[in-house]
Amino acid sequence: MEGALIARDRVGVQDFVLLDSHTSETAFLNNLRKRYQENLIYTYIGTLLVSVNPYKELDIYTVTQMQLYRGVNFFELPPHLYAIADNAYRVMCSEYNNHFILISGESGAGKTEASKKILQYYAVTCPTTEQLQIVRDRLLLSNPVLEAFGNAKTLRNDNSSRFGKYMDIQFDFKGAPVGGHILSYLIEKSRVVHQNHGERNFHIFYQLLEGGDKDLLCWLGLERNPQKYAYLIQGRCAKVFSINDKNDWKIVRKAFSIIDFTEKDIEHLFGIVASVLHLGNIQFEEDSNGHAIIRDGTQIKWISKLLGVHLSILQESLTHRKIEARSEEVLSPLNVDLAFYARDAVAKAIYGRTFTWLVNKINGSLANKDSTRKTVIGLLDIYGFEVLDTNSFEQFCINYCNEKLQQLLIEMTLKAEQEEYELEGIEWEPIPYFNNKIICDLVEQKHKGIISILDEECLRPGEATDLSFLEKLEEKVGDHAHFVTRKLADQKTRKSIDWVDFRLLHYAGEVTYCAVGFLEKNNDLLYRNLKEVLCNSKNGIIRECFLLSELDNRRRPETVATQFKNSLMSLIEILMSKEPSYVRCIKPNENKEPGKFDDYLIRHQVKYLGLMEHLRVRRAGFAYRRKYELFLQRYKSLCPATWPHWHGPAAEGVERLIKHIGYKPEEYKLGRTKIFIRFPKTLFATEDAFEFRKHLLVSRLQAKYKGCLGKREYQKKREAGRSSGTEDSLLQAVLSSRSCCFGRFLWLASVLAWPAGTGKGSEPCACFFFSNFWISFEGISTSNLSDGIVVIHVPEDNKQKGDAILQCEHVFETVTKLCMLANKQSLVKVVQGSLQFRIGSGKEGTMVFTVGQEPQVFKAKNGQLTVVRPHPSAGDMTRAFSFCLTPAESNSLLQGPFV
Ligand SMILES: Nc1ncnc2c1ncn2[C@@H]1O[C@H](COP(=O)(O)OP(=O)(O)OP(=O)(O)O)[C@@H](O)[C@H]1O
Repeated sequence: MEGALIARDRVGVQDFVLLDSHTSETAFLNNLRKRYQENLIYTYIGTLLVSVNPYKELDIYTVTQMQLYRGVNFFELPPHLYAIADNAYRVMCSEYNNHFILISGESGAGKTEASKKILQYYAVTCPTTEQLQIVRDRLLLSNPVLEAFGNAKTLRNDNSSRFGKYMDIQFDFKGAPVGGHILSYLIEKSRVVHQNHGERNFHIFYQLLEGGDKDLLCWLGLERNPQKYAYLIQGRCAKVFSINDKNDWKIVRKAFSIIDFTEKDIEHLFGIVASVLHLGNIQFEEDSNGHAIIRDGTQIKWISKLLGVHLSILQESLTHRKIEARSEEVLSPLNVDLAFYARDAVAKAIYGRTFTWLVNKINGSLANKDSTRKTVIGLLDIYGFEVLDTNSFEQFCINYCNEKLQQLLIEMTLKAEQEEYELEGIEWEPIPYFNNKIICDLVEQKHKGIISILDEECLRPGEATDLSFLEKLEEKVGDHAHFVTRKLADQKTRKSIDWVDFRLLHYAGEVTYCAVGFLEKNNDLLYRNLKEVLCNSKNGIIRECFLLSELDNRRRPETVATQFKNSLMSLIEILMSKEPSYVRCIKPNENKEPGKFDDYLIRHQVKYLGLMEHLRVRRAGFAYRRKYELFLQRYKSLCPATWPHWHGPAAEGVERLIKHIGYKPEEYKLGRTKIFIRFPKTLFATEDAFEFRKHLLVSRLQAKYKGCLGKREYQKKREAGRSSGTEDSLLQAVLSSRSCCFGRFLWLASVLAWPAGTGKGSEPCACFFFSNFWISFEGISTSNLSDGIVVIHVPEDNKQKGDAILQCEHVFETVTKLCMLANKQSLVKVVQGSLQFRIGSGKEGTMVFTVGQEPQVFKAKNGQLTVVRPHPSAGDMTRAFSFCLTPAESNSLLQGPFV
């Protein structure tokens, strides 16, 4: 937020809670647009992150950026995914509790990319050991495997996840990632046999055909050309340039070996993938009795070989159905339509179950066998609210899932707000908000909800159809305020609803569902004899999948919707027991075009992502809240009574301060540990005053420092016999060769060094480390390097001058603040954020300086810093300055929550 305050005039507000007209959707959109056009894709609503897909590579995901966000106070730096990830991680480490980050948004909004970036952030920034590297690699490589089998090119996204994913990353007590666990939701099996125009089947089919070597394809009985396979040509999708199947195949193959798949597993897995392709090419024709027979035996032979089932039994099971007649089982021949239906049902079933097997297999390799307690951060990358031209059973499930998550978000945000106000002893007026529980109940209530009614129709004896289901709905939930059908609608609405449709009034808006296919998709039936054949398969994966489900089914077959409902319930339970963070992803346009901000499309998403509602809840009480210590630290220079030091309790200091500035009673409330400010304008005014004051103070410090320099120069000249030597000239060289902002940066370091000194015996010391050499600053002897060196890392110069200046400005700001705030607490955050360091006792110490991922170790011996193990990539990247603090000061710093 502090950063946000400074930047507010340049690129809107970095936190929507600071919007003056926080109830205006237009103001919200304007702010989002303004920032997006400057490539600022992230904006907060309190601690929720709104992300707009840039559709282009931005230079904001580098290792340097990761280091920058590492350990920094959430509001110190501009909004970023890394800030969300880091915040969850730090709270988890310090409070030893569990967290989740919920990433939602519509297809193509950037959820999967966001979750991958968070995972990478943890992989790079968390401590790890050689032993744990394998866990890290497995966590990272589980993604390409799941994407190969679970993602596909759709019209909206070239790499669309066709399943919901929740991934727990487990950490040990040191904060190192030691394991993981994945839950998957509702894989879109129907894609295996049918794709809409312009879409593709799951990536793995194309990867295998493009990337698999000749011998493998020959063994699987496959040809390289995807056009030869009926299941791959339904969408008539032209070449997709953003997809490189050959390359992706290599990654997937490599991932298999890291994730511990045996050669047998891989053989069976590809046997299944190939079998699906062969199944799609099976054609049926009618015999003289009107029964289905297989037209050409080639495909079925391959399937029989790859799945390890007897050819004649397989043939029979695809053309017959086992039925019970008077306690006897007889095989009844299928007609051609039913045979095609049975064929597609097998293809969907084996693919769907193999996907579940895959997830379990990955889980086995991610599992941490050690029984010590672990904390977790869960990443939930789940389909957003979906409204298509024709909405079917899948959209119904997806939108129901979003209703549940919206309920969770509102409840948890409200709960958190309420708890905070109660904890702080602040008067709390309950916030009126739309509770979507009524819609969740409509869908999920036992006996009365839509899912129960659907199940009843699926399981009851007699002729149930999609239309009879619709009639049951009208009968049982017809009077519900959020349900309507053509029959129940008024004259005006009736026109837009078909006879086979029903409409739900979701929290995010109306969605009309076509009931056709609901029963079939919910039943997801596979003829019993087909199941039996697969249970006896010699392909280990297939046998495992079908045997297991057979065991399950002996209890009572669960319909797809009920399975989904139950898995959602347990997901919500998992989430409720954790601390939440939210990322809401927005898709800026339908054409995947960088820089294009489609107002209409975005307004719609703002609505159904519940962003205005969330903002309203966050702003219902107070726009801003801060701990007294932090507030005082930042603004104490604005009141003579608190500047430069306030010796009493921080709460009293704040009270004095705001009285002096002239806050009106209606503008704020004082809680037990925090100040609550109602309106953004109050805060902005304070911030403006602070900016003004800061510059005043800096020039004073500058003047004072220049005076000191002059004095020293004079003393030096007097001691003509002694030369200041190489060090001085080096400094001069550096000062003159660097840009002016770098000079300023040096200057600031020395300003900081100055107040830290405690007299002649332990003069302040500043030493600078550039590239591969370090210099000590004039008059300051290296021999008095005492305990407590603070190092501030200047992030990597990315060769763009603008960026370099920004970076230096960041240091400048931090350091200036430090300088003014004698209270060194604020230093902790800054230091911690930029790099890790440790200081030994006395003059013999070790300092670990992190550059990139590898620590570089310096030894201080007799005050001399020596690089013990230079990092190969040190070079120009390594720029830091350090200055000396008294032991007491450094102790107080070290007490902070260092990672
Ligand atoms: N932060 C980002 N930077 C650059 N490009 C991005 C970013 N986020 C998303 N994209 C682009 O948008 C595409 C779609 O993103 P992603 O696959 O994450 O969407 P999604 O929300 O997961 O969609 P779905 O629900 O269909 O899986 C990516 O393939 C990538 O090209």
